[in-house]
Amino acid sequence: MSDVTPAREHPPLTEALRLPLAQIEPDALRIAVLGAGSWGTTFAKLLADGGSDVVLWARRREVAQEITETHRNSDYLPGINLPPNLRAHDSLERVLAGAQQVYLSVPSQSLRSNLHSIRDIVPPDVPIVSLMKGVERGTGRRMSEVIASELQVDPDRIAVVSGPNLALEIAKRQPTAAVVASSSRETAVAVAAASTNEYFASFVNTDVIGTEFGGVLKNLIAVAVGIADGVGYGENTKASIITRGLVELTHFAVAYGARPETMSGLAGLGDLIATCESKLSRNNTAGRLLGQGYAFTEVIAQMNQTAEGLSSVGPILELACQRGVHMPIVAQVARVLDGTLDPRELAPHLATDSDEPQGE
Ligand SMILES: NC(=O)c1ccc[n+]([C@@H]2O[C@H](COP(=O)([O-])OP(=O)(O)OC[C@H]3O[C@@H](n4cnc5c(N)ncnc54)[C@H](O)[C@@H]3O)[C@@H](O)[C@H]2O)c1
Ligand SMILES: O=P(O)(O)OC[C@H](O)CO
Repeated sequence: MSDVTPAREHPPLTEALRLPLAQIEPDALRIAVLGAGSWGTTFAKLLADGGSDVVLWARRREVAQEITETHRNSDYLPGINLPPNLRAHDSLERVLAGAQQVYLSVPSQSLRSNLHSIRDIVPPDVPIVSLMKGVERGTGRRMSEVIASELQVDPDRIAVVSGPNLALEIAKRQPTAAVVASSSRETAVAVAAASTNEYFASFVNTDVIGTEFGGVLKNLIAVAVGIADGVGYGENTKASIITRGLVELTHFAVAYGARPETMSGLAGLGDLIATCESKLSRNNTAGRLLGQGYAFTEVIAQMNQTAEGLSSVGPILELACQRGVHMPIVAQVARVLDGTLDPRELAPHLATDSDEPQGE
């Protein structure tokens, strides 16, 4: 069966959630994915398409039922058929029991409270994988840092996945690559092996800081590009913002210990291109609405999915200030968000306060 079909009527959902014995290989890896939004569901699908036995946690029972019984998640992946070896449940205990790898894909600002709920039921010694691309407001912590502190696990058990990964394209099996980073190469390899299939390739590295910050910072540049697009500026403006944005995110990440080459890889440049160019990107879309003149509160009201960049602007600027990193594009995004800069004024030529020409 194709992965994409037109919307159809769902059969009536039964009250009791069944977990049918799907076509699962006896030696398949048992994986838990927490968060049944567009990325959690897509990642669960690609893991299942790679042969693993995947159980997805959905907050809402009706979403779990729909996934298990009709192999659809119509709220987040309309038209996409999910494989039979992907099931869902709204009980964290049921989802985590026996899991050999655990993947997390909830909005970044909710991660800590979700970790509180699973602290005592996460299986010991299994890899914990962040699929998220945000930093925590208030602490400025990366998601892997929040996981390490809340679950009290060795950082060698933690991995992060990042790259040019627009969910809907991957759900349609369009060929894509990502990078899995962990301080332990063994953990990265184990996660990458599970996260590779015929249409999705996972590379590995040990630069957790660069891989995570790449995913966070490209969102902010995508908001800036969206603003330029919404205003009506063309390709020169957007290419200038993307290129200067890459400089900005590289300076920031390197100041925090990232390797520069990570920022020109899949988790840096790769994701920057995908997010800044695609209308599927929620960050890009949020920026476009701002550029069209909508106020921040109106943009939030229109977004029904997570645009992490909007929450990350503040903490990233605070972190930049602490290390003396100049982030003119991100600073302009912050000013558009708080209404103190007209979107038409956002431009790469505002990248410096100096009247003197600067080195590129
Ligand atoms: N969608 C993509 O293309 C994509 C790709 C790569 C990474 N990511 C990252 O994945 C993470 C999740 O994004 P998404 O695209 O799945 O978002 P989404 O908005 O599509 O889904 C978010 C999910 O989290 C649930 N949720 C909301 N508040 C919650 C809470 N307090 N506790 C638990 N669950 C809650 C929602 O019900 C929903 O199931 C983000 O950090 C995002 O940057 C997304
Ligand atoms: O839709 P966005 O803007 O959250 O971007 C999705 C992915 O991070 C692209 O890699």
